[in-house]
Amino acid sequence: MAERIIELRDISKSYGQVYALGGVNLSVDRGEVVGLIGDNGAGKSTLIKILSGVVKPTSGEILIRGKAVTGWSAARSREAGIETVFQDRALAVQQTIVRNIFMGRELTGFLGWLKVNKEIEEASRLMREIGFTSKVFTPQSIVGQLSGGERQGVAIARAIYKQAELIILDEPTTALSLTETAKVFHFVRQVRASGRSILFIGHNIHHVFDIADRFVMLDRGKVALTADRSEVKSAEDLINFMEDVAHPGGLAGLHDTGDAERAVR
Ligand SMILES: Nc1ncnc2c1ncn2[C@@H]1O[C@H](COP(=O)(O)OP(=O)(O)OP(=O)(O)O)[C@@H](O)[C@H]1O
Repeated sequence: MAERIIELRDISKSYGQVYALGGVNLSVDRGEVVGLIGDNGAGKSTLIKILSGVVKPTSGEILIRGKAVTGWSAARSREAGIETVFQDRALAVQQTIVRNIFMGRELTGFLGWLKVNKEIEEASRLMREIGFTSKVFTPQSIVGQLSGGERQGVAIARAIYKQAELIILDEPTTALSLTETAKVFHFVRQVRASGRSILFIGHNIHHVFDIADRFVMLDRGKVALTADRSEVKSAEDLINFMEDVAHPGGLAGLHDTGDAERAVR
């Protein structure tokens, strides 16, 4: 059985009167791509913030590799090998790929000299590891010249350099073309093949369906569905389920009870 990298048990988070999450259970195993889906306001961002330790849950338990953790924080999350690649990717576009990968954690030697060649070598290795092979770009290329998908690759390579075991990708394919999305999927598959795990958050259910091994759907702060890839036939199944959860009974149901009439008033 695959090692359980992280497990959230009965996690709740409230902001004053607002319940962002209520009793969420979520786990990610080694080498697994978990797709996290849900409508606006479902609680996805709150869950990411809890996983990355920047927001503390109001209640619930966090287990890392089977052991309950106390004093969960951003530092603990990093120690546990959890890295988040945010939607804006937080890359310095006027800098080179290598500078972006090592930013804040430069390889230095005696008297603090930067080990430039060593960094270039290591950046090449990381890029190869995630399948970022290019005849055009080298570690010394400027990030601003890269496409959207390739920039995701740089952010993923940086996460791996930081020893990530679980990489959280927050909307990695939003606003990307089909070709660029395919590049991101290629990186994700390489990361999975290396035995690391991915939590893939996406608004586009088709994208999540294509890449995830398991799906977790949030609805108004609760897990509405958790299903293996083999249990879901198509992205449409997921979309239909999501619509049913949001509007139980659909419009037909509303008509039956006369609610539709009241709703339009
Ligand atoms: N800092 C905060 N203070 C008060 N309420 C918050 C805060 N952060 C989130 N919420 C509320 O918690 C609920 C869940 O929000 P969250 O941002 O986690 O959802 P989401 O699924 O990420 O949505 P989106 O896809 O729109 O980003 C929402 O009702 C939101 O208004």
